[in-house]
This record gives sequence, structure tokens and C-alpha cells, in this order.
Amino acid sequence: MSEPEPTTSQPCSHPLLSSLPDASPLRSMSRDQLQDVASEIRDVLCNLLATRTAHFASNLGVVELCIALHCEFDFRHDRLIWDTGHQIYPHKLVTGRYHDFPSIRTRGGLMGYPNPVESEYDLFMTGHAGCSVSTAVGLRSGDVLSGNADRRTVAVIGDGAFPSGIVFEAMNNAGELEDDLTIILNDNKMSICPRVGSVATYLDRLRSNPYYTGLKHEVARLLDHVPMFGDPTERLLAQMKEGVKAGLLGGMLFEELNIRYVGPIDGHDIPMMRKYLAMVREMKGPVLLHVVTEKGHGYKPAAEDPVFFHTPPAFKDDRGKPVSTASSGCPPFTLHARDAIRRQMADDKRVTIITAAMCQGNKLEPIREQFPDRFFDVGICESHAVAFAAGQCKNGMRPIVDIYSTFLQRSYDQIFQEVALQDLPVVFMMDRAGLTGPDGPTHHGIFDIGYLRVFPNMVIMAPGYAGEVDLMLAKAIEHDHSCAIRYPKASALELDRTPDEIVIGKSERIREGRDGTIVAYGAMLDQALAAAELLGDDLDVGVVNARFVKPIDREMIRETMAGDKFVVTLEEHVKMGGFGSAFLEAAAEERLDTRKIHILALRDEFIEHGDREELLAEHGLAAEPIAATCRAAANLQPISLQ
Ligand SMILES: Cc1ncc(C[n+]2csc(CCOP(=O)(O)OP(=O)(O)O)c2C)c(N)n1
Ligand SMILES: CC(=O)[C@@H](O)[C@H](O)COP(=O)(O)O
Ligand SMILES: [Mg+2]
Repeated sequence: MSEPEPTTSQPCSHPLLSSLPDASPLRSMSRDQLQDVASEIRDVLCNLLATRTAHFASNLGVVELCIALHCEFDFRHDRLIWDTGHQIYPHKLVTGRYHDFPSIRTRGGLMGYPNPVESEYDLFMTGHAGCSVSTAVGLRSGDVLSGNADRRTVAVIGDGAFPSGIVFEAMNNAGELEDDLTIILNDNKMSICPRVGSVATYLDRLRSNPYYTGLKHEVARLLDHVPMFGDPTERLLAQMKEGVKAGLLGGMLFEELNIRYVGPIDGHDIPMMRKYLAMVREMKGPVLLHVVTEKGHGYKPAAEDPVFFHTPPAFKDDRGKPVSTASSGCPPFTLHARDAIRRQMADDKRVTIITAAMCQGNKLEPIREQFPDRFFDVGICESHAVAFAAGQCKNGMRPIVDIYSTFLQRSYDQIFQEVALQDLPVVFMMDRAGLTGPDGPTHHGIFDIGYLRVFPNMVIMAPGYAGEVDLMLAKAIEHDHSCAIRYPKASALELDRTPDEIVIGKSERIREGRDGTIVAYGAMLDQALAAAELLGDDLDVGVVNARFVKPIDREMIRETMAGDKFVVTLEEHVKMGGFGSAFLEAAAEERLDTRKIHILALRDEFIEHGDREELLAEHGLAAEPIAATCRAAANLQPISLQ
């Protein structure tokens, strides 16, 4: 295939794709036409995605797999789950969304993940890794029970997501139920970073078997002569199982779990994949088809550097000219967090760092190089990460668990039982705590205050500006109970001041004000200061950097609410269970006039994808609407509780 070089985001000619009302015409296309469809998909992906941040390499890698699947199944009737969902772009392009595709990951446009609102081809809105096999086992069970057993069910899962504990829970169940089910393991040797762990090593061994390395054409030839339905397929499998016994084939791990293993096969060979898919489609019971693909296939730079090209920033402009990928402006909180972690690890040999496959996103690569013995990438296994940290902590280490706020939800029970209940001083660095922009509802980290605040002894803090990150982490490491530090995917405000000493449960006053106070939690400090400036001479508003939601600073609450003053609280979190809620609870307990409190937080709804600033503004969390809230609050007559 000739490699599409990103040149322009102007509409190119894609005669086949643009004429697809849905995926059904693919089934009657010739081999050459299907190959042309693959080229058109790559052309769209390379041209459009080069100009915006999007999942690039994963999508290039599944083009042929996607086409072959839609040729052999009808997923308006049959069931298809793409694990995680970040590799769903080719699927969107062949299921009637070609014309809307340029809107992908923009406000009001197509989502970068499956979305049932967009298409009957998408069943679940997902973005978190690992659940596809469970969902597929359930879908199949539902079909069997409801008399729809003629429908086929397919889960496609990547090798990065595959070692998630829940996948093994699902296989355990599937092997016992024995319902018909196709699990496609898309093995590209990569998670976001190179995959890790002993399952990865096992997959490497499977890839080295002779059927893949030497005999795949022989198998293809054999398949050419085998009718695809009924007993002959079973006979072929029996032959292959003989191969297993002879040491030619692998997959015994799955076979022992009562899941038939077939493969590995070349995931870029459409005709070969169609044959295998037609075969496994007719097999009884659960089957795992091992497909080998190349992440970034068809665009050399992406295939050579799939880590950078997992979600690269825009690297070409509208006319196809290379643009700089270096970020401008103040460094993000993530970088300050990384530097703070590095300092703690250098100073204290008890400190370890644990990531669940997000080394790249958390910018931890230099730490991985510098402290290989105290750096742990456990794979996409967040619940294990937390319980593992608890174990290390019990034995005297000071683990830092660095997990995105939304993915930490996966470990809720381990936070409860293994950490909080034991009162172990595990430190949680909750990156992406806030609106994550184009990733959308599955990735916004907007529930963590609520889900952590309920645990006794837990300390929860958030830096308002860059200079605090290091100090907060140092305080957390020194503290004897579990601490969580939350910060968003955003540039960290740089303030020209020496931060007050960090005292657990104490806030920091940044600006005095006569008429009222804005109390900002975390990165909202930026907006609070901007709003106070906007109010200028109209209203003299103070600004407090709350720092802690638990324990909350009651002295600050009493002070800010003294006299006639109003308080506006700000947070990048849902209102329920958030900072404003905690403020209100404490104020009520202090018998203060809670009518003077105005909580600005995210509305009680799942928030779609879009630009972070745009979304914040829509939720009243930009300087203008905050200032407007202050003006309204100032006009209210304070009513005494007495
Ligand atoms: C629970 C959870 N943890 C982490 C992530 C972040 N994440 C998204 S894709 C990905 C790598 C997935 O690798 P794989 O399944 O092999 O897919 P590939 O990109 O290689 O096609 C990771 C770690 C996530 N989406 N969900
Ligand atoms: C699919 C997925 O979950 C990740 O790839 C995520 O999109 C990464 O987000 P960041 O770009 O914020 O690291
Ligand atoms: Mg992979």
C-alpha cells in the first residue's frame, strides 16, 4: 500500500467511503475494492487527524480488521464491542459517519469513542479499557435468554487492555457458560507505552509459533479448500489442535479455560482475516482469535514511534505543512507533579511510583529511566495498582499511585479496603482531575472529591498554582494517613508569591476583599483571580486558595462568612459531594447563614467532549460568569439566622 502522507485537511476524493450509507455494501465488494476502502480510510485518518489531537496510531492499526469484521458480520443485528473504544474511527467511517467525520472530537461533533446516540452500530458509550469481554459475555447471555441466539457477538480487545483483571473474570465466566462468542485479541505489542507483564511475554511466545512465522500461507491455502460451515471447520480445528499437541500451536492458557484459541493471524490481510472470521463465526462456544497488527500501520512515522503517535498533538496544519508539536505557555500541572515526584524519590528511598499504563500521559519516562527499581508500571490494572501500593506501604515503603482521576474509579474498593480501612499512608496523585476536553464523558475526572471524601482519615488537597505542587507532595509523603492530590489537564498558574507553608486543613488567602470572597478549590484559583480583577472597583472581592477539601478549613469558613459578606465557591467537579458541598456542610455545622454561600460547580449531567475552556464557561466557571455571580450575590440582603 502506498503510504498516505498527511497533506491537507480539505475533503479528498473518497468515492467508496463517501457512498457507504452503512457497512452492508462492504460485503459484496471485491478484494481490490476492499483494499481501496482501506486506503481511503487511511487517507482520511492521516489527513484529518494530523491537524488535531486524536487517537492516531491505534486507528491506523485496525483498518483491515474493521473492514473484515464488517464483511463477515452485520453489526446492525450482530453485536460488536470495541474495547476501550479509542480505535473506533475506521468503524465510524464505514458505518455511515464519513460525512460527519471532520467534526470528530470537537464540541457538538462526533465523539472519539463509541456513542449509541450516533449510530445503531455502537452499543455502549465507553472509553475505559477492559470491559469488552464482560459486556460481550452478557450480551450473548441476554440473546440466548431472549430468543435471539441467531445473533453473533464479537469483542475486540487490544493486548494492552487484555491483562486487566476483569478480562480474566469474563473468560472465567465465558468458559463455564459455553455460549458462542468471538473474542478478537488485537495484538500490536503496544499499550500506550510498550506493553508490560507476563501476559505480554506469553503473547510474544504465541506470536513466535510456526503457524504465524512460517506456515500462515499454508494455513490460508488449507482454508481455501475447507467449506466454512459445519463439520469441516471443526475438522480443521481438530487438525490445528493436533498441531497444539505437537507443540506447533500455542494458546493452551485459553484452551485450558475452555476457550478455543485460533491464531495468530495477520491482521492486515483482509482476505485471510475474512476466512478466519467466517470460520470462528460458526464455531460453538467461546473462541479467541489472535490477530497480529502493527500500531500506526500505513504511516511510517506512527509505526516507528507509536508512543508519540498514540494521541499526538496536531503535527500538520490545514495545508499539510509540519507544525511544531512543542507546547507553549505555562507548563501543565502534570509536569510539575512529575518533577515533584522525582524530587521525593531522590530524597527518600522509601518512595515508589506506581502507574497503571499511563507512564507517557503522566510524563513519567525520566523517572522510569532514573529509578527503574522503584518505578512500577502494572499495566491497565488500576485496582491491582492500589492494592499493590497498600502492600508496599504496609512494609514500610511510601508509594505514590499516579492515576488519572477517572481511571482511579476502577479501584474504588481497594481504596476503601486495602488503603483507607487500614489507614495506610498511600499517596494518590490524581491527574486529569477536571474536564479533560475532547475525550469527553468517559474521561472527565469530576467525581473524585465525592468518592474520596467519604473515607475517614483521607486527606484531599488540590494545588491552585504551580509553586504549591512540590510542597503538597512533600506534605503528603510526610503525613501518616492517605492523601490525595488532584489537578487537571491544564497549564499551572504561575503566581509571583512564596506559597504559605502547607498545613493540613489550612487554606491560603491570596487577595483581601471587603464585600465578599471567592473560595477556589485547586486550579479554579486562576478563574477566581481573573473574576476578582474583572469586578474591579464595583465590588471588592477577596480570593482564597482553599487547598484542602478534607479536612476543610473551618476557621477560613467562619472568617469569610463573617458580617454581611457573601462567599462564592468554585470547583472543577460536580456539585454533589464536591468542595462547595463540604463548605456548606461545615458552615451549617458552624451555625452560619448558609444562604450567603453560592456554589459554582459542574452541573449534574454527563458532560460531552469539547474544549476545556469552552466547557468551563458553559458551566459558569469562567471569569465572566463568576463575576456575574458575585454581583448577584452582593445585591442579596443578608438574612440573620436568629
Ligand atoms: C481503565 C483505563 N485505564 C487506562 C486507560 C488509558 N488507555 C487508553 S488506550 C490505552 C492502551 C490500550 O492498549 P491496547 O488495548 O493494546 O490498544 P492499542 O492502542 O494498542 O490498540 C490506555 C492505557 C483507559 N482508557 N482505561
Ligand atoms: C484512550 C485513552 O484513554 C487515552 O488514550 C486518553 O485519551 C489519553 O488521554 P491524555 O491524552 O489526556 O493522556
Ligand atoms: Mg495494543
